[in-house]
Amino acid sequence: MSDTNKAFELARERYAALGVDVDAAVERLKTIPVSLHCWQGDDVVGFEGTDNELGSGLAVTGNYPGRARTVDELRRDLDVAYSLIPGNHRLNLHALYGEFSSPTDRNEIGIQNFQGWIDWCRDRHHSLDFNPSFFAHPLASDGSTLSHPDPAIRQFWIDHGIACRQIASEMGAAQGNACINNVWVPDGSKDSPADRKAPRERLAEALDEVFRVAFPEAQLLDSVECKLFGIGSESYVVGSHEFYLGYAITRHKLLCLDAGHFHPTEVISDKISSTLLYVPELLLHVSRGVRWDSDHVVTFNDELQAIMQEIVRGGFESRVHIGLDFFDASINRIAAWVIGTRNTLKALLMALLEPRETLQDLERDGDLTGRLVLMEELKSMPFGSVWDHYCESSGVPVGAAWLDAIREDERRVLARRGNSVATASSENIA
Ligand SMILES: C[C@H](O)[C@H](O)[C@@H](O)C(=O)CO
Ligand SMILES: [Mn+2]
Repeated sequence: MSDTNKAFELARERYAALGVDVDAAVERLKTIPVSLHCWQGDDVVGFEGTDNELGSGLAVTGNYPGRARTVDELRRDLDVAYSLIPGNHRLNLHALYGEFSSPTDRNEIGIQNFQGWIDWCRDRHHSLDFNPSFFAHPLASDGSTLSHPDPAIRQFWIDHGIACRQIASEMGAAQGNACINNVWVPDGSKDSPADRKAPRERLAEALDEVFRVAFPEAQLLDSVECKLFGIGSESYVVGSHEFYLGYAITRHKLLCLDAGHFHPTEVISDKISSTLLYVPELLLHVSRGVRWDSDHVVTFNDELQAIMQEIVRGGFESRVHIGLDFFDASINRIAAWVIGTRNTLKALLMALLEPRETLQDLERDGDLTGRLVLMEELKSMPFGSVWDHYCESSGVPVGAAWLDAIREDERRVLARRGNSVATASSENIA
């Protein structure tokens, strides 16, 4: 018996003594996909072949060699990442990652630009999620899109939103499960606006236009994402939390909670059980703000654990969709995906290994001492042995051994791509 197996058997006994069925927890973990965000692989550049600056408050910092410059490079890098992550996971595409043989503006995109992704995902058993891209475009350069005072600019972005829903619904039909299409717009202002009301009225109206056509929920789920502030929208964001909470409730949309989009002391883990009283489902953008919405790689920190505990303790696994949202160009980009995804799954496993009923019984009985003792003891239970066993039995490296594969890949492939900066380069211009 391997050391991993021996440790697992001991862990299984320890958990069984607490009434936890380790095998059932692992089986549940296998059914929960994480949606990997394509934009970590190339610093949110995409394949439109323009020189448009990212802008809109989004910033990727770092100059690590090996940025994916073509769709083939990005797919290859994703393959490497998925091969180091246990389980079968989704892919979250932004609209600017389509394949364009000729200049195609955002309001003109169609399923033909994403058929290559659909085929690639079908071959690998990944399902797709999608996002309209309301940034990195001349018509977004003044910080306004769907709430723009100019009706022509607003219409351009409405048409982009409509095109994206059509694409997402076709993705959902092709893959046999709903594609989540998440709307985030950067609209806001650097300084205090004189009118906070009109842009919000325009945004609500424009969103209603975008969502006018109904698609089967089995194919498409619409979600909306708020933000507290961004670079250049420090004083006012049109799509605030209150705006989208109200919008999602009244229009029966999914609410997207991004861990970096709230006050630094505010946590999304505490929002899950409240918002799910009123919205049908949630999309999470699991991220890590450091002082601000800095989109750092997700680490195994208290908030990540709390998010996963809330999903499991509430029995919300089928109503909460887990996506990632970070971009770091200061480290190996494939490693960034693997670190963030493995941590997310590890935290989910830890939550699934809790004796949930015992904890909730203690609380209901008023035994708060017992609750605290058990919660603290759980922190040093051997969940790492269960995780290692899950990795081994899934055919992915155990522990930090996956870094060997990353180093070898970097030596063989990424280093040969040369130094890349976190901006568009001439090599990715079609
Ligand atoms: C690429 C963006 O980060 C993403 O679309 C959005 O979800 C966001 O979080 C903007 O801050
Ligand atoms: Mn986000």
